[in-house]
Amino acid sequence: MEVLKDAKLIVKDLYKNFDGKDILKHISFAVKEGEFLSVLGPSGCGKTTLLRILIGLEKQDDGEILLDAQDISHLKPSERGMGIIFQNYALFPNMSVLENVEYALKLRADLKQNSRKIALSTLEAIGMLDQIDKRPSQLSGGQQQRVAIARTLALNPKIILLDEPISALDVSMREVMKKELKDIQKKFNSTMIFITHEQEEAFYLSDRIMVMSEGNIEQIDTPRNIYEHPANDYIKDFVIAHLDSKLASLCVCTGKNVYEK
Ligand SMILES: Nc1ncnc2c1ncn2[C@@H]1O[C@H](COP(=O)(O)OP(=O)(O)OP(=O)(O)O)[C@@H](O)[C@H]1O
Repeated sequence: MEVLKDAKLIVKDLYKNFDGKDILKHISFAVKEGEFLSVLGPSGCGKTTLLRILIGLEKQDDGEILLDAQDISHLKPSERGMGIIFQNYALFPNMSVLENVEYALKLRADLKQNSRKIALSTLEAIGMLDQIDKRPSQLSGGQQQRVAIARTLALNPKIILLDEPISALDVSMREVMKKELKDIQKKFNSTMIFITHEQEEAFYLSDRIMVMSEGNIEQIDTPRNIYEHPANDYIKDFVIAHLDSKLASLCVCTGKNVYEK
């Protein structure tokens, strides 16, 4: 397994079997503090299973998950200190923007006293302060996703998992959200794991990309290294061949990441 200094999350030898089929085949990787890692792969390669195991909604059959050097495998989802952002936002329709962000804060003994203050400052940081009294149905898809992001950030999770969070948006809104997501990640210095099947999204956003196929990791590296040194034919066919070459070189060359600072 690669050695990564300052690892926030270490996944060791993770294995999962469903109905006699190997879904995750002993995969190992690490994520650095403040890193944006994309997990890129086609439908069925095991991305969602990996995410569900990390967050604690599914139990692995073998392997370890260390967060801040502590084995969290036995912890419930609520005890893991992770945040998750889904594609469908999962906002409460009958609550205002402010109430949506404040709700989870009020459930946390350590945060409830300052819940209003934290919710407002997080909404301000993501540019939604002028929308706090609106209901989700009065917002665009992109704005709803920003509220969902604010709700997660407000809880100050150790790591944020994003499950295809911008796939449901229309094309122009996706472009906007891609930029915003990158800005938000930098502003909050969050550690993020982003699940996607979109090659360009992964190249645009990531410090590193972990390319998966059939429960294996094919390559894990910076966009630049993957583009310039694809590890095998799978990477060439599934990743490189699907990138617009101009966009790819733009992302690879201008998108400074934690490995190229
Ligand atoms: N609870 C389950 N029971 C049985 N098989 C499952 C279960 N969850 C996932 N699988 C199987 O595991 C494999 C990987 O699924 P997974 O959802 O992790 O892939 P994915 O890469 O996220 O794909 P997608 O992008 O389509 O969600 C698939 O063959 C799927 O049918």
